[in-house]
Amino acid sequence: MWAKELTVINFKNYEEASLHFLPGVNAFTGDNGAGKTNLLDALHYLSLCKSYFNPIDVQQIRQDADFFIVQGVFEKDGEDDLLACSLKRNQKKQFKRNKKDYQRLADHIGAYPLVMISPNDVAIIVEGSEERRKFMDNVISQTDSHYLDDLILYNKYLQSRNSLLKQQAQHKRYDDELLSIYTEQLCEVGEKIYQKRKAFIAPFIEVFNQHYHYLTENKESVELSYESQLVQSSFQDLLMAALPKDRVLERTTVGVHKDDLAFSIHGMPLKKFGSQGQQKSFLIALKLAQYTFFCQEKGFKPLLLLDDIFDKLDEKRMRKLMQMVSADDFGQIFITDTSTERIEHTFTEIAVPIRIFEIADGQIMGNEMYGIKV
Ligand SMILES: Nc1ncnc2c1ncn2[C@@H]1O[C@H](COP(=O)(O)OP(=O)(O)OP(=O)(O)O)[C@@H](O)[C@H]1O
Repeated sequence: MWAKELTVINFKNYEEASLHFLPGVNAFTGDNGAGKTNLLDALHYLSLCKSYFNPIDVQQIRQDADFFIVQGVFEKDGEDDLLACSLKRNQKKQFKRNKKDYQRLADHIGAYPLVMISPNDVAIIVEGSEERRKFMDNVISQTDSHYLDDLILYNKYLQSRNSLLKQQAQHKRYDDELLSIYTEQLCEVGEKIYQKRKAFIAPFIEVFNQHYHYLTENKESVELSYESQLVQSSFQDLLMAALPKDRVLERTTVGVHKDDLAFSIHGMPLKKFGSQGQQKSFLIALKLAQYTFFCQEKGFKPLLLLDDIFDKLDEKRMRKLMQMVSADDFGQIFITDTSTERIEHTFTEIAVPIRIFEIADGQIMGNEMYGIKV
């Protein structure tokens, strides 16, 4: 699967632009704020029906315009598919595949998968557990459509249970029957989510370790582990034991909504003890593990989007990474960088053909092929 063409109209800082890609490596270069990342985000829209960076769709419409259109031709299983996402102000977002609406937008998720590696991902390390759960959920739900339904259901039951706990505490009246119905519903779907996360994480950690050690030449020891209260007891037992506390705090204090991923380097928390370059290497290995996981589950290669990847990586790690992603295990790749020369130099050195699109102020100034030694 690969993206052949992309057209953006009134999307962020683009009035109108059309690009034709290589099935291999493509790069967007230009100054800060030129619009390089915006093109990656347009591809993200076509894959996941939303922005990677900003959850508010209307803010992607170019200032002073009334709508945006992002359209792309993707080759999959030997066929060309036309994907189009558009939004008019004050209207619902539209998403079409081969000019037809989806019955459920969720049916599109995972059909044209991509993996984005961006500086924003540092939130996965430095922010709270919600970011890490979001990462894990995003990976699993792109390969298991029922998982997303389970998550939606879990959140609904959790909210109902929390509202009931609040109401009961305020009125000092306890309807144990209703609470036990909510608890049972939550339990059933929570256990399912836990089992899926547990089954996913073991092979994922193995692949993550391989990528990290390749990138850093085995110089550092890192650890990734899954933490869940459900490891020790069944969800039902946990909820029963926590009920007095839940009544006092007026919310559900145990469950898979408390799960986390723990990251460490040389036995210490990565957030506090990892350098910026080590954190970046960790994130890259995490995302490459996601990439490998998608390949294994889907039987084809997703797109790989590398935003500002060279920042904070030393020369050695950078070259290793480029060699790795240009090899046969990877498919189509998009890279952004402020320096055309750096990209040109790197890919000429490893003799990998690349198409570089030079960008300035939301316009494509030119595109050239490089990386072929003469
Ligand atoms: N809705 C919008 N309307 C107009 N311009 C927008 C809109 N949303 C974002 N922009 C502009 O897009 C530009 C940022 O583009 P982008 O993030 O793609 O830059 P970049 O080339 O990746 O830069 P950097 O090298 O700094 O990462 C900014 O100038 C921003 O003002």
